[in-house]
Amino acid sequence: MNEKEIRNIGIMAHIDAGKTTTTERILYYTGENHKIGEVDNGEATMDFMQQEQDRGITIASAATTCYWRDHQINIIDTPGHVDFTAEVERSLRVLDGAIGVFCAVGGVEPQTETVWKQADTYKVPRIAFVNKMDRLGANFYEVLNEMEKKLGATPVPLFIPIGAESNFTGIISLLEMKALYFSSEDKGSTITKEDIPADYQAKAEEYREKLIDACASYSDEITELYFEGEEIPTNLIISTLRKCTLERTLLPVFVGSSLKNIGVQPLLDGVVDLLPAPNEVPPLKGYWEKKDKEIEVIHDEKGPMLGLIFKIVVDPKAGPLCFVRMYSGILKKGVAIQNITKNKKERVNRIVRMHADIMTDLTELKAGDIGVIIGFKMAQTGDTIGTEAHPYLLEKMHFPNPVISVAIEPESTEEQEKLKKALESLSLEDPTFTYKDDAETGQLVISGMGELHLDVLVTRITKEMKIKARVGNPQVSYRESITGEAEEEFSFDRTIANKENWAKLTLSAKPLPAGSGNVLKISANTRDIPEEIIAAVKSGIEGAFKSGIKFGYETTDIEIDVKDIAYNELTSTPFANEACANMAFDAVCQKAGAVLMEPIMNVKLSAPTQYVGDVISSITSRGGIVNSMESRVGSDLISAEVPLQKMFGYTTVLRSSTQGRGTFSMEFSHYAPKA
Ligand SMILES: Nc1nc2c(ncn2[C@@H]2O[C@H](COP(=O)(O)OP(=O)(O)OP(=O)(O)O)[C@@H](O)[C@H]2O)c(=O)[nH]1
Repeated sequence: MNEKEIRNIGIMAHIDAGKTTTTERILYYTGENHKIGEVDNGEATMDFMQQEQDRGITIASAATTCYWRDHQINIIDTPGHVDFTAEVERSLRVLDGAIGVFCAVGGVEPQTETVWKQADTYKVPRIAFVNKMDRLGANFYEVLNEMEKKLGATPVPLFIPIGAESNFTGIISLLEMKALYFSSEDKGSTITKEDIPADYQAKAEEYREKLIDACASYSDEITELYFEGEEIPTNLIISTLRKCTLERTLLPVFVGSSLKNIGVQPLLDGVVDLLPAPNEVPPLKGYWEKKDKEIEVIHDEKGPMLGLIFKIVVDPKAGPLCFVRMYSGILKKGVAIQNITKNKKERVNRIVRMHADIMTDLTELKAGDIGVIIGFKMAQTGDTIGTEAHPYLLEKMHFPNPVISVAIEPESTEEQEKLKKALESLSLEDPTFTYKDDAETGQLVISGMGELHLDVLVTRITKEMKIKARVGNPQVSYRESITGEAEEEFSFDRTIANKENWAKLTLSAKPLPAGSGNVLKISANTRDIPEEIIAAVKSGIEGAFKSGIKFGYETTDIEIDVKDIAYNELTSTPFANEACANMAFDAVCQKAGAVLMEPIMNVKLSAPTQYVGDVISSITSRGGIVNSMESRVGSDLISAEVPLQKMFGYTTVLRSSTQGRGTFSMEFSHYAPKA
């Protein structure tokens, strides 16, 4: 397949907007599926992980391939929940374009805004699909309004709906000026084109005018034809729209109802006509670690082989399935490649293309394409693969802030072994959680980015992998810090096996602004001090950053300056200096006023105006601060900062105080002294 004929696309949507249903219809019409899987009875092909079927939400970013008008479309499924931000960001990086699915009733929800802004950051060209036109309260034009106001986009409909709610019967193509109806007999496969109904003629003309107008601003040719009163050729409108989509100046909008099988095929035409091929997107930024410099990875089949593992799913039979996006060169089956992130060689046993959980074997994968590698043993999500000669990293290690933890206690030693194995394979799939083995209690503590994130992990461990374990209540991951500045001289002296081990250090400590992390400085004169002594001091303090001051939580936002290291040739030892640094750290931090810090979340809430008062009081009663409020049509958007501890179980609270109409999303903001 020529690279011009490949589209790597993602489908972005707020939870429940209909991403899975739309993807299913796409797979159906492209001839890959024999029957349409329905989300509601848990048959959807894309949601192949058991748990996703139980929950009805899409967590895994699986990729699947289908074909439309001689184009290969690789669909990367992007999660819609902010708890999985790292995953959302990674999928945004590997796709070249996206379909934003919007609910015609809910419009632009706060989470859509978050994901949309991330897509802006990655400069992802997009088209939009306004789904669920058949639902009660559907309003296409209101969604257009919100796209403009909330997303700062310039929406240009290519289609408008005929009717709405239960009277939604078809769509009008503004390119062809025809009404399109989708047969209910064959799941919408047969499309009939008819004249525009008389009562829609004026509206269709108005919106065609808007479409031409929008394109004319970016095409002199269209402007000229327009002023000369000439007919504007459809292919000229499409090529102009394509240019504007790639530059992200216009947002082409499609409309329909996936559930009622209306409007999905025109959306597929939109993917082919308007979204970019892999060679049409700007080069990806890479990083050459050895030389500490950024490089650009140019799309080129003849270039050095380079790809990014953007998703791993551990299959019980086949082992880890590594979903890879190739950026340069050709990856061949049977060869050994370099895992650049891990600096290890690995073998490519098989390359396959996935259609959800059905595989077809390939002999190679070229720049621009997406496939699955089987055979890698130590690869993790986010790893770059390539050659030793060109060790470019496509993703620097991402250090998430796991703000919430849960203890899992296996019921037996046998279960403990199983649990450890399970956590290992889960961390291949999702490197954004951490786990710690607590030798004293026999518990394993896993930490993640939110309640839902942990919930998903725990369900996979206990239900899918069937490991018998007791699961504790989720706990907030605290940190320790200091409130003031202090300086302390500390000495250490111990005789072990007749040898004196002595050290004397002066440390100062000061608090740093929220979000700075820990900083270690050495301003002491170290000219005459051996390297190993300095290294021991550093390791003592770095260890102390991890083990905390009073309560054993990791520290944050502390600057330690080693102001003096006393040295005696006979008695100074690395052991003494490491121990001294560790104790001096505790002493100076205690003196500087140690505090327990808790994670504060950025919370975005949306609720209909009549409930806003209740929502605000539910936030302030949780110790939250409301930062801003914005009135939107029908609902208000509230931005607040709230301690995570107080947000446990908030979903239920919000639901009951807004009669199910309020939604919220949250992300880690910073650590602050615990109230
Ligand atoms: N009335 C109506 N319902 C729809 C339409 N499309 C999807 N739905 C329903 O909306 C619900 C959510 O649809 P999904 O396709 O699972 O939505 P999603 O965006 O994939 O949701 P997550 O996987 O949770 O992110 C299901 O009950 C669907 O049957 C539509 O066009 N009209």
